[in-house]
Amino acid sequence: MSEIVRRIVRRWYHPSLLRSSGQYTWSPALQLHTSGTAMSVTQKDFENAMNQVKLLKKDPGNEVKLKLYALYKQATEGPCNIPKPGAFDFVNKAKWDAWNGLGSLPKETARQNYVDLVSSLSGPSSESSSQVKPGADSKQEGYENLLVTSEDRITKILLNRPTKKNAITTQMYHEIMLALKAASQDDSVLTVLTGSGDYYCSGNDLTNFTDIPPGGVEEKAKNSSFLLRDFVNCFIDFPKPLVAVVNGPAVGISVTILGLFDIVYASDRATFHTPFSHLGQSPEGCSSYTFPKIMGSSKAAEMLIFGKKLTAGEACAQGLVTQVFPDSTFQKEVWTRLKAYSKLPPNAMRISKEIIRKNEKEKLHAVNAEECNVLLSRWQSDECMNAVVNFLSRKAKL
Ligand SMILES: CCCC/C=C/CC(=O)SCCNC(=O)CCNC(=O)[C@H](O)C(C)(C)COP(=O)(O)OP(=O)(O)OC[C@H]1O[C@@H](n2cnc3c(N)ncnc32)[C@H](O)[C@@H]1OP(=O)(O)O
Repeated sequence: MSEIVRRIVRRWYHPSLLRSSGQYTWSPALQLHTSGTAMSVTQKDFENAMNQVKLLKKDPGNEVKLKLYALYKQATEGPCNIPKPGAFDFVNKAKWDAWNGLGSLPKETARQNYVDLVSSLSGPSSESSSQVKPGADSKQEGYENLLVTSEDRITKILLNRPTKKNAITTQMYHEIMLALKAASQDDSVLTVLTGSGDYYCSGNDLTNFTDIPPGGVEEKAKNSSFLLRDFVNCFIDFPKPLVAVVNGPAVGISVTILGLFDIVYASDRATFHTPFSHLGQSPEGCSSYTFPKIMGSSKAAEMLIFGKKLTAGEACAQGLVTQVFPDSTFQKEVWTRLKAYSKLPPNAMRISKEIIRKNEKEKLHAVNAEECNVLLSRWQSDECMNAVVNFLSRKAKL
């Protein structure tokens, strides 16, 4: 089966296709202009951000330029409304993909994300810093698919791969672990995980399964099992209040670890989906223990065995989500609330978290180890391989 995966990957990711996509020039089309139509309170910030883009000293790179382009189009025109360019029109296809990848993301959220992204690029020492409001985000460097910023004593870890619905690559697992470690030691008092674009996260990147090492599928499964165990341990042991700001649909591991967060705020556009049986897999993120505890065993079984997708309202009624907000005011309401919470005495919050979680920690570590062990054999099963091949060959989506 691994040979099939290899063949698919060789065909789809042939280097000539990647190379021929060329460089995206820092062209006027990407130097955003100020004819946007958005009219909300953030219009001024949006315009400031557009000006800041022009003042950037350093070319931010193709990936960031595509994100800026997509967010700008979404903020000013709404969802992608132009025909898909031909496969060999690489630059326009990349721009179309980036814009289309934002799906039905509301204009207001796109505007907010655009402002956040530009603010993170500007940094305090850039020429445009005079336009950055005091206390604006300070970006932490070194992450490829995360934007990690700190402001108002809150560290925000933004999954920043919107064109792939924030699917988590192997590298991102490592980056998230690093970001959590840094957040546990910085001077912030709250840590937030959220997503960029229209999705919160589409779970494990299924192409992770195609990167088969010399030791074959078995070695791959072992490596993944260790990685998963370490990743989930970081959430179990995280010492500060941890908040999920679920801005859109959430799938797989991004749902299961929610049971390890202290607060989960969700947009009413969010959905919660754990299609493990469909994928020939089994629950992780300690959900085999936390979900029955949170929602009762029969509701947990409907999600974890039968893959029932919950709406935000249902997830809230079942205790997985703390509160649901209308998407149009989601960011504003949530961040206002979190900024107020961040002013509470940090030691008291930390100690309260510790006492709430303390008695569960040992159990959670044991559950995590067991889930990873079960997955070790699931990932080598034909059921799982078939599901991955079907997704990669575009035969099946959730
Ligand atoms: C090592 C630790 C392992 C831990 C294990 C965890 C288990 C899980 O997390 S299980 C969950 C795995 N996730 C999925 O099965 C989701 C698969 N994706 C989909 O079914 C669909 O993409 C979607 C329902 C999430 C969205 O559909 P929509 O039509 O809106 O958008 P698309 O055109 O499909 O997606 C855009 C783009 O993004 C790529 N993509 C999305 N999700 C994933 C993913 N999980 N892995 C890899 N790639 C993903 C999708 O292929 C598209 O890419 P292209 O534009 O290049 O075609």
